[in-house]
Amino acid sequence: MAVASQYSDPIRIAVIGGTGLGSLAGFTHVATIDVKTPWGSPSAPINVLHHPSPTTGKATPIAFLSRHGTHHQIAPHEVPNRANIAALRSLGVRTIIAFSAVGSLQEEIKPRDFVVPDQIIDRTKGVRPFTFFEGGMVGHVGFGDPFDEEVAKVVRKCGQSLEGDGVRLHERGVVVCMEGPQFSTRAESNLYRSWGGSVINMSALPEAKLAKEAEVAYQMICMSTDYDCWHQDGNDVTVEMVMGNMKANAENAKRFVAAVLDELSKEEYAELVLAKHLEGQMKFAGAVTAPAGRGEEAKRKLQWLYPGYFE
Ligand SMILES: CSC[C@H]1O[C@H](OP(=O)(O)O)[C@H](O)[C@@H]1O
Ligand SMILES: Nc1ncnc2[nH]cnc12
Repeated sequence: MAVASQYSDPIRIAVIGGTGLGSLAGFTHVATIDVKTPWGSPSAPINVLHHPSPTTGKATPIAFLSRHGTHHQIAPHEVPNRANIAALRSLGVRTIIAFSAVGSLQEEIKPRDFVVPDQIIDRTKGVRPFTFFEGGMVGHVGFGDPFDEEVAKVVRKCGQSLEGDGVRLHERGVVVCMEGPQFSTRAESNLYRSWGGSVINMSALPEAKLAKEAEVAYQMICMSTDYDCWHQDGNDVTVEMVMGNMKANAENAKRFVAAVLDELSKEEYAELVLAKHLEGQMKFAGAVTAPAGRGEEAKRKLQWLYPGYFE
């Protein structure tokens, strides 16, 4: 059946799928939207899925975006993060559940375990565009807590309910986000361990920074696929290892994400998914530049992203 190319109601919840999670089964696909933003096109067209709320039965729309593109043709340093986050915000999204395949930096986080991280260490190299505020519009947003603690509580509760049923959960953790696309050296891997890193990936940043600027509550769910290259077992990470573990545990990953969507679709979270606690923060954090000094092009782009903020 052909699906629509537009969706008129605001969509509040999105899933960004990562390596091995290119789609979500068990939902009704109602639209595929090609969004164009002032920062270009997102990684892929955005699929709108309908999910019946477990309490009211009413369909909750979910936006699904594949981070690396429909065919996993976009490398981590090429992901159009600004377009991705801007496109989702423009559809009304205020809560993002982002999925990521990660290497484990700690013995107790075994391959196929899940981690709900609460911190990030930035090891990207400044080659990825990482802010909406530039070119004559200066803005500074707080990033002490890169993830949304209220959304994280819901995610942890869902993970706990699946524990013992194939899911092993680590309720907190520090993600080291490296540049890639090459994996780390052994010296780097050991350094990150000494810094207290729990897991490592190539995609938490600038995704989380841009979500924060876009006033979107953002939480990542990580699935461990390997022990990177620090472990004594000598099995250094390979793409086959990552893909093999993702594939073997895909059902659990999908069940986990579906459980989170079930929960967030409940009436009691209607306020939370609107991220009211973040609404309006950029009006002030992004108003450092006096009107006389504002770049026209930058202002035009930000007016698209935050209608009414910078008139
Ligand atoms: C294919 S291994 C490295 C690749 O896997 C992770 O992707 P994602 O975070 O999108 O699940 C990691 O960040 C790297 O991009
Ligand atoms: N070891 C690793 N390093 C970086 N990103 C990863 N994604 C999955 N495993 C990884």
